Amino acid sequence: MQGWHGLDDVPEDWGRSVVTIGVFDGVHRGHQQMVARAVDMAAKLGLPSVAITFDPHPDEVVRPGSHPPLLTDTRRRAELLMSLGVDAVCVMPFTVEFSRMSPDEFVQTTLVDRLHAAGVVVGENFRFGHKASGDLETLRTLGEKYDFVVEGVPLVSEGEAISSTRIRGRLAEGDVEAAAAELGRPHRVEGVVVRGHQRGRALGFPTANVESPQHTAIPADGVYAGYLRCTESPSRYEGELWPAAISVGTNPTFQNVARTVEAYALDRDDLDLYGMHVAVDFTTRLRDNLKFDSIEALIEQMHADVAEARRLTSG
Ligand SMILES: Cc1cc2nc3c(=O)[nH]c(=O)nc-3n(C[C@H](O)[C@H](O)[C@H](O)COP(=O)(O)O)c2cc1C
Ligand SMILES: Nc1ncnc2c1ncn2[C@@H]1O[C@H](COP(=O)(O)OP(=O)(O)O)[C@@H](O)[C@H]1O
Repeated sequence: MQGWHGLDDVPEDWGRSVVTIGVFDGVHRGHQQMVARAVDMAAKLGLPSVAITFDPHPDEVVRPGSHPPLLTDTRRRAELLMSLGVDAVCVMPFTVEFSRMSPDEFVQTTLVDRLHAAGVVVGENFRFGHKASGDLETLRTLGEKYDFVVEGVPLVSEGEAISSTRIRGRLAEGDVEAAAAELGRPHRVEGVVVRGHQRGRALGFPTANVESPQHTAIPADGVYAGYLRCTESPSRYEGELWPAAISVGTNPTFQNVARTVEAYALDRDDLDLYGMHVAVDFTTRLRDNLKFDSIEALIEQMHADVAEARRLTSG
């Protein structure tokens, strides 16, 4: 398995290959199907498969100021793509210059000259080149010119096509169950554990406050059940997975200002996660995040949340 940052990382002696192209944010079930088609075509042709993805998200470059909340960062996207069986992931730096290439230039410089594409697999609605002027038909025509076959994969549809945009909408509504169904796994928020107001322990529920990178897709404010794991490596917690009760919001009972994502690992009070990289998986929404009249009332509700989270994550 190989991870390349830009075309300069492609080995000099790289032969012919099957290439699939997309932003792949979330690596959702539609993406998974497409990558499976590429891996399948590569196996039939006896060639390696490559997934091309872009960083930053093309929208940020094409429409400056628009930052779609990201379902996955580049590292996680590459990791998920690799897990689907591609032999290499190539992360292309998406620049203004890159965005101005004509469809023919893009195909020639990227697919033909460096990756020697024998086959190219894209979604049916794939657009590429300056001002998104190229589509599947353009790609097919260029395939004839440069000698590669093109497969357009129909979008996986449930009512509407599964898309990163639709999943972002689910998360913004707090519907983490629907997001998980479309992603094929629970949505994950990752980041480093930072200090909070040091109240959690006193309430009986120490929570790991997760500081995620800018533009991370965070589910709507609320209380959720899910899982917390430490993804720091090496660490004394490697391989452990903790069922968790998760709070997203501004802790209205305490008039906090900043929005936090915090997770309490059920039945543990002995963890020391400060400074460590962790991942929080959201499986079920329990309720809205509320302003309680007393700390006692909040604690009572947290006990109920924890009981519910335990029920949902056991077995
Ligand atoms: C399961 C759970 C449910 C929570 N629900 C609420 C809530 O409804 N309202 C609220 O103000 N804070 C809620 N919180 C957040 C707590 O207020 C917060 O964890 C506590 O103040 C500790 O903050 P600290 O980590 O900054 O010390 C909840 C936390 C957990 C773990
Ligand atoms: N069960 C647990 N779940 C999450 N964090 C825990 C747990 N037990 C201990 N911790 C540790 O305690 C810290 C949270 O304690 P807390 O009193 O809420 O302080 P803070 O306000 O800094 O988050 C976490 O960052 C973690 O290092």
